[in-house]
Amino acid sequence: MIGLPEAVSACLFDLDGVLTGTAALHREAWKKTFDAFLRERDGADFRPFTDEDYLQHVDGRPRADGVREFLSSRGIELPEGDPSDPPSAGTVNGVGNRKNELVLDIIAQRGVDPYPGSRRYLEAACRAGLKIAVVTSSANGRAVLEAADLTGFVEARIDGIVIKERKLRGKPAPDSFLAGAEALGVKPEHAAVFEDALSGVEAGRAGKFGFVVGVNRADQAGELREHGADVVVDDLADLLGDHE
Ligand SMILES: O=P(O)(O)OC[C@H]1O[C@@H](O)[C@H](O)[C@@H](O)[C@@H]1O
Repeated sequence: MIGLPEAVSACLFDLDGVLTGTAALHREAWKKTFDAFLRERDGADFRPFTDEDYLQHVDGRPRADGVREFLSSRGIELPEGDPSDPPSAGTVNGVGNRKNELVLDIIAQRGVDPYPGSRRYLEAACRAGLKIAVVTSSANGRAVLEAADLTGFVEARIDGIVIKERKLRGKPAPDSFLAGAEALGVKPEHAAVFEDALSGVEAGRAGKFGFVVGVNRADQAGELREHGADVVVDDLADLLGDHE
C-alpha cells in the first residue's frame, strides 16, 4: 500500500535529508568549519573538505563522531575537550560547537522546508495506521521538526541529545534505530528504516530491520544499496501508489 512489506507496522525516519532539506545546510556549515580549520593549520594551499568527505565521514553521524572521523581521515587527531568548550577551542568539541553556531545561523536565515513528498508519505503512513518515530543524530532534531511543522506526525523521537544521555553508539551502529523501535513497542523486523546517509542505511542493516529504504539525495544510489538499502528511491512519494 505504501511500498513496504506486509510485516512492517512502524516507520523509523531519519530527519535531515529524509524529511527535511536540512542535510544540505549541515553540509555547508561543515564545509565552512573544516575549510577554516584546515586553512589555519596548513596555510593557503590546504586540501579543502569535499562533498565526498561529507558523505563518507560526516553524514548521518553524531556531531563529535563526524569531527573525529573526518579529521582522522586526514591523519589529524585532536583532544576531545568538553561540550562546554568555546567554538574557538582546538578540540573535537570546540570544532563541533563552531559548526553548530554556523548551522543554527544558516537555519535561522533560510528556514526549514519539509520535502513535499515526505509530508505526503507521512500522511499516508498515518492513514495506514503505521507507528512513526524520528531517529536523528542531530541534537537540533526537536527544533528542526518544529520548524518544519512535522512534530504532530511523530510518536517518538530519538535525537542527538537522547543518544548522548543514554550513551548510545551513533550511526552506523544500530543503537539509535533500535531505541526508536523500542520506543514504539515494535520489534526491529517489524520496522522500516528510512535513510539518506550511508552510515544510516548501514545502521539499518546492522539492526536487522524489516526493510531499509535508501533515499537518494546525493546521487549515490549504488552506494546506498551496497551499504544496506533494500530499495532506493529519489523521493518518498515514489513509494506511494497512484491512489495515495
Ligand atoms: O550537529 P547536529 O545538529 O547535532 O547534527 C549532527 C548530524 O546530524 C545528522 O542528522 C546530519 O546528517 C549531519 O550532517 C549532522 O552533522
